[in-house]
Amino acid sequence: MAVLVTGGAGYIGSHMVLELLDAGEQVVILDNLSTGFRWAVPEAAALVVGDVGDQDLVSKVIEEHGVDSILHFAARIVVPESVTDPLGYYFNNTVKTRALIETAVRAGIKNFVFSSTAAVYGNADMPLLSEDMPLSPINPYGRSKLMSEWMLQDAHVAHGLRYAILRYFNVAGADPKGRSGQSTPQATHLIKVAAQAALGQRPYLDVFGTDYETSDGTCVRDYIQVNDLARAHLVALRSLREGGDCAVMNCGYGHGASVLEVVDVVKKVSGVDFEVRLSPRRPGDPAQLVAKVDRIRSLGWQPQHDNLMEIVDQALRWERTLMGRIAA
Ligand SMILES: NC(=O)c1ccc[n+]([C@@H]2O[C@H](COP(=O)([O-])OP(=O)(O)OC[C@H]3O[C@@H](n4cnc5c(N)ncnc54)[C@H](O)[C@@H]3O)[C@@H](O)[C@H]2O)c1
Ligand SMILES: O=c1ccn([C@@H]2O[C@H](COP(=O)(O)OP(=O)(O)O[C@H]3O[C@H](CO)[C@@H](O)[C@H](O)[C@H]3O)[C@@H](O)[C@H]2O)c(=O)[nH]1
Repeated sequence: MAVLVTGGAGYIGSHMVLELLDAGEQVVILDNLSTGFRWAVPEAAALVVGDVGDQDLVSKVIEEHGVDSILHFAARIVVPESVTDPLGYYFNNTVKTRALIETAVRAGIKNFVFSSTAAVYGNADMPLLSEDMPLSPINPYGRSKLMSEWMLQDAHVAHGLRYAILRYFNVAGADPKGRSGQSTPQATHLIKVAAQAALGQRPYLDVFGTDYETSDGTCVRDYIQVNDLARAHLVALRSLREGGDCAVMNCGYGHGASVLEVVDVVKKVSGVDFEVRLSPRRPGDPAQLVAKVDRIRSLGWQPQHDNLMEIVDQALRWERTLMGRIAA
C-alpha cells in the first residue's frame, strides 16, 4: 500500500516524505508546486504535479499507486496573506480539502492525516492549550483549517473515513542530514528570518511587539523541530492503521520561548550580533501559544530534537546550503 502525501514538495511535506521513505513506506506526492520545489522530492518518491482539488487526477493517483492513506499538507499558509485574500484561502484550503475528502471517501481511503494549526485556538489566554478548549481562530487561515477539521470529523461519522488531525505549533529547523529545510524565499517565520539576518541575507530583524503580557514583553511560541513533527505523523498513521481511535492532537514540546530568547539563541549559535529593531505589534499575533502534548505522547511519540540551539543550528546550516545553491 502507498501513502499519498499532498504538499510533499513543501517544507514540512518534504520532511514527511523522507521520514516515510526511511520507514520503508511507498510514497506518492501530489503537489502543484505553487510554493513547493521539484528538487525537494527524493528520487524514491513518485511526484505527480497537480492540484488536490482535481478529483479525476486524485482518483487516478489513488488507483494507480494503491493508496490506502492520505497525509494532507497542501495549503496556503501565510496568515497576513489570508487576511487580504480570504476567499483565495478558503478556496485553496477549505474548498479543495472538501473535494479531496470526497475523493477519499469515494475511493475507500482508510486513513486521513490532516495538517491543522495552533491558529485554530486564536487568542486563548491560557498557559497550555489543550485540544478540547473552545476554538476561535482570529484569521481566515485558522478558520480555513478549522472548517477542514469539522469536515473530516463529519465525514468520519457519515462515511467511516478515519482521521488524525494534528495541530502544529511553530515548526522550525531542518533535516539533520541536510536533505531538506525551509526554502521559501520570502518566509516570515521567526527562526528562518533571524537565521537570514545572521547570515547577512537581511539587513536587520524586527521584533514585533514588546508590550505583551509575557515574561519579557515579546510573544511566546512552542517551537517544534520539523523531523520530530514528521515522526508524530508516522505515529498517528500507525495508530490509525492498527485500529486506534480517530483523534485531534497538538504537536509541540509543551514549553515556549519568547521572541527575544529566540533572537539570543540565533546570535549565540551564529556568533553574529545582527541588528534588532524593536517594532510595533504585528496584527493578529496572540501573546502566547504553547501546547499541551499528553495526547500525542500517549501514542508513544518522543521528541528527539527538543533543543532550541540544535533547531537554530539546523536552520542556519540549511540557510547556508540555500546560499550556496544561489551562488553556484
Ligand atoms: N510551517 C508552519 O509553521 C505550520 C504551522 C502549522 C500548520 N502548518 C501546516 O502545514 C502544512 C505544510 O506547511 P509548510 O510550512 O510545509 O508550507 P509550504 O508552503 O512549504 O508547503 C505547502 C505545499 O503545498 C503545495 N500546495 C499548496 N496548495 C496546493 C494545491 N491546491 N494542490 C497541490 N499542492 C498544493 C505547495 O506547492 C507546497 O509544496 C500546511 O497545511 C500548513 O497549514 C504549517
Ligand atoms: O521577523 C519576525 C518574524 C516573527 N516575529 C514574531 O515571532 C513570533 C512567531 O512568528 P512566526 O514565526 O511568523 O509564526 P506564527 O505567526 O506564530 O505562525 C506560525 O505558527 C502557527 C502555529 O502556531 C502556524 O499556524 C503558522 O502557519 C506559522 O506561520 C510572532 O510573535 C511574531 O510576531 C518577529 O518578531 N519578527
